[in-house]
Amino acid sequence: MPTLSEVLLTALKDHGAREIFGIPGDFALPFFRYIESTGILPLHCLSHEPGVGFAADAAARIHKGLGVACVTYGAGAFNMVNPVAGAYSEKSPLVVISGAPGKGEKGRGLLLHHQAKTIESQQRVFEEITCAQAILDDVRTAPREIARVLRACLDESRPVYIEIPRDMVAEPCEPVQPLPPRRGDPGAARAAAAEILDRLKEAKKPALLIGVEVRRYDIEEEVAQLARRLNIPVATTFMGRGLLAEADAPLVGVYMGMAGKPDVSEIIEESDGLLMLGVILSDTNFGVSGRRIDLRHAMLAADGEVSLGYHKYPALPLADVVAELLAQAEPPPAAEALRRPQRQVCPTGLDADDAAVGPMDIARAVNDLFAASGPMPIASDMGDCLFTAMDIVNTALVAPGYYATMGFGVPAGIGLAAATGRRPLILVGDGAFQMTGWELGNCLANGWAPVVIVFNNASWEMLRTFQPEGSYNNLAEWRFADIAQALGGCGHRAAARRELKAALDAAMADEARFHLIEVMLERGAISDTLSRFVATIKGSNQPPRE
Ligand SMILES: Cc1ncc(Cc2csc(CCOP(=O)(O)OP(=O)(O)O)c2C)c(N)n1
Ligand SMILES: [Mg+2]
Repeated sequence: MPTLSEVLLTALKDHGAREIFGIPGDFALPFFRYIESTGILPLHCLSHEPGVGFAADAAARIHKGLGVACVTYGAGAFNMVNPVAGAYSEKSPLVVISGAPGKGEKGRGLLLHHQAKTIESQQRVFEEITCAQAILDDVRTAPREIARVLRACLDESRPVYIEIPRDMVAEPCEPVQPLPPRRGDPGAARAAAAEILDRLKEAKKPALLIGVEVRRYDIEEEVAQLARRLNIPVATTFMGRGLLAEADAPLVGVYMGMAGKPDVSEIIEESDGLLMLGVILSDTNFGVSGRRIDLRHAMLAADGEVSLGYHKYPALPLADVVAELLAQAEPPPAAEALRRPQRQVCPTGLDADDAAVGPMDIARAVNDLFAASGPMPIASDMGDCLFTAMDIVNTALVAPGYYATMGFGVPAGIGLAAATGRRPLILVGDGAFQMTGWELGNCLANGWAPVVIVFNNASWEMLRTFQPEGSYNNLAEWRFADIAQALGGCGHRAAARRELKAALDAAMADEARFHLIEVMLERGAISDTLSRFVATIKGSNQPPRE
């Protein structure tokens, strides 16, 4: 009979996990030994648990399946609370596995190292940022508990928490019987789809807005097909940027309200029949709306339900709704075949001259690079690098667009490299690099070779745009290019556009190691999108006029 460890590892793989990111500790060493000795899933150890969480989250997003982060009890797991909270907010199916004290250790009357208030404190903290939890302290219930929690992770596309006491790892245990995916009531799906289609037919200016759940539930192609069938323009939310990148769909661009392209905002905000699929109603997706979108008239299928006006269809998975819409939607009359709306035109043609580099030059240089050698998957951190990415051609992108944590970029790029075997492009500010950029030191030993662009404005520039007077937004001049070699990569410093082009060419010519391109930016030089975003937020945060 297999051990509990083998049963858990096999179940993770059977539910779609492809690798594990982790850092061991004495409460987790016995389980790590099984990870390595069984080889059921490859193990990638990183240097700091926030990086483990971000890398596993990014792997989940690009796999459209489970990401796995394995850590020790206490100091390890608590170190990972922020990345797991971000995965919860952004609906990423991340499995957190934590080692734990053995059953016999709890009752000895001693306070255990790594414990906080009580031995159960960690479980309580993770209950707040996961959708399901299991403590594997009984092999009679462990298979059912593992099946329940992994099914919840996939159905809800949210993190889950599994704790495995260190004296349980070798216990004989029955294999896990996976549970079937959650399905909605077919009658309810039919009724909801019919009502949505009726409303779209009555609308003069119907439009489709899609969000991250379309990727999380792997229905991009179905949604592209639906957009073509409905013959209506489709935009993505800020968080949904990159969706339909390779699909044939009437995609008009990213909706960002007054911070985005006016023609896209008009299509969404003027619509009298807005259908939102898989959209998170967050401030970063809608906080900059020029006009409040009248949600009473909008239709929303997300978070396992459909809401229209004042009524809801509960327990209706998004995939079921889209399938039913496709089943009922008639193709448009040929004459009405939608003139494919102009896709967003991204800037190209960098002047490789001695002029100082600005954020828009970085977008231009990357677009030129992708045009010449094909798109790369992008991991972006929070900061103006993410707003700059809005002017980079549509490609697979993982970024904390809603939860907005710093530190995501470099570890997420490592997660993409490990999960896909492809070379990612990482966009990161100097402030965020100071948090988790060191994880690049793990690249050479693992054969990862990301191209990293550090937006070095020696500043927490996003904060300065909101509060120029704060001197604490001035950062010291770290010489990131010089650090690269010590970490096993190659560093370039680019102040002029000519140097940026040369650095990108050199990076693309060498796939043996990571290349870090430190772009020296003037303080105050920000992307077009960030400047619109700040102007909008400042405008909307003005105290109401008396
Ligand atoms: C973990 C965490 N702690 C603080 C903050 C708050 C913040 C949001 S943006 C920002 C400055 C980012 O500086 P960086 O140099 O990376 O990028 P740029 O603005 O383009 O210069 C901070 C400190 C967040 N979001 N996450
Ligand atoms: Mg900065």
